[in-house]
Amino acid sequence: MCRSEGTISVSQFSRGSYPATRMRRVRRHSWSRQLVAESSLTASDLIWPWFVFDEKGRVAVGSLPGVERLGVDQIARQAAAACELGIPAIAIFPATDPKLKTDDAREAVNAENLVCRTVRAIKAEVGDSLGVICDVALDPYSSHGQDGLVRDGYVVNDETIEVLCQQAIIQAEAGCDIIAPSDMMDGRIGAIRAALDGAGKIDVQIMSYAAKYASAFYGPFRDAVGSSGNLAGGSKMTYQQSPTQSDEALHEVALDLAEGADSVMIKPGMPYLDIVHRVKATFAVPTFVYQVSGEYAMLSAAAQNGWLDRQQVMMESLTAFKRAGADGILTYFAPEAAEWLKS
Ligand SMILES: NCc1[nH]cc(CCC(=O)O)c1CC(=O)O
Ligand SMILES: [Mg+2]
Repeated sequence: MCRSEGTISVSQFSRGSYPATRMRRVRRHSWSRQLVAESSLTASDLIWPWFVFDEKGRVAVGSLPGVERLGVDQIARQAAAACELGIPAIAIFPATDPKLKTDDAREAVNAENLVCRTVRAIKAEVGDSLGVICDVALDPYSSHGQDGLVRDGYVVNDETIEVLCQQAIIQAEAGCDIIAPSDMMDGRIGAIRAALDGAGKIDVQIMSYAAKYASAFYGPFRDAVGSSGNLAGGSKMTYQQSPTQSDEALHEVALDLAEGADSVMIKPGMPYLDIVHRVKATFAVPTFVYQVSGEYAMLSAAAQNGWLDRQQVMMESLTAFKRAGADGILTYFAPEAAEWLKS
């Protein structure tokens, strides 16, 4: 405490109560903020979701500004772009021709379906430079838009799993590196692991959508794959988790890891950061998060209105996932964020 002569001024008097610790010191300059940064985002944290359709060219997805459905002729170029951006993996979602959608979703197990052809086209272009992730679930192929087979109005578990196993095998045989079951049937990870191993695909990974919530944030995705009309207001609450649940997510993850999942996913992202954090803290396994279509749509729409700064909310939201504990992020912002990180 330094003393000085003269009358006591307000500033001298109050000096002793100034903070000894000034949190603002390290925030003052950019170099210092960078030095103390606990989380960082790089292009290698990103997974880029693609929508494919069985035509030529590209078509914009109305509810996902900046996102396009890709024709088969666009795949090679897009794969090269992903490599160029330093994005390690992409995830494929098909907008199946409505004529091919049936009650039993049989197109899901057609080895010549759009997804399998896309995987082959990617692998022919870039080989193992780019990881390819394929969703396992029946909703892009079913006339009812549900992820599983429907019997008497109920999505049946075990019968669905048999189809999912076939779907996983044809995708792996097409060259898929990571099978990502997003269907939320009980026991499907163990069954798919056994099916893959039985088909000699012992090195194909499983990224389980382990904690997937019944969310209204999936709306634009269902437009993009063309399943919203099929679902016709139907709900997925009998298999996806209720937003009220937190401990239950840990139970789901524990089961999927015990059944052989290599990594787990939490979905959606921003409204479920608490789940990302709990899962990573509890299990310490590769943990991914899906910033889903509705999250992208709302940030994009606000930016289009001039209400939010697009680049800043993009980077802030992605950094928040890293801070919560995610090892990687599936996001429609992937190419834009990777581009931004380069500059
Ligand atoms: N199995 C379907 C599936 N896989 C990924 C998404 C949503 C992704 C997004 O909203 O971006 C969904 C939608 C759903 O469960 O209805
Ligand atoms: Mg489960």
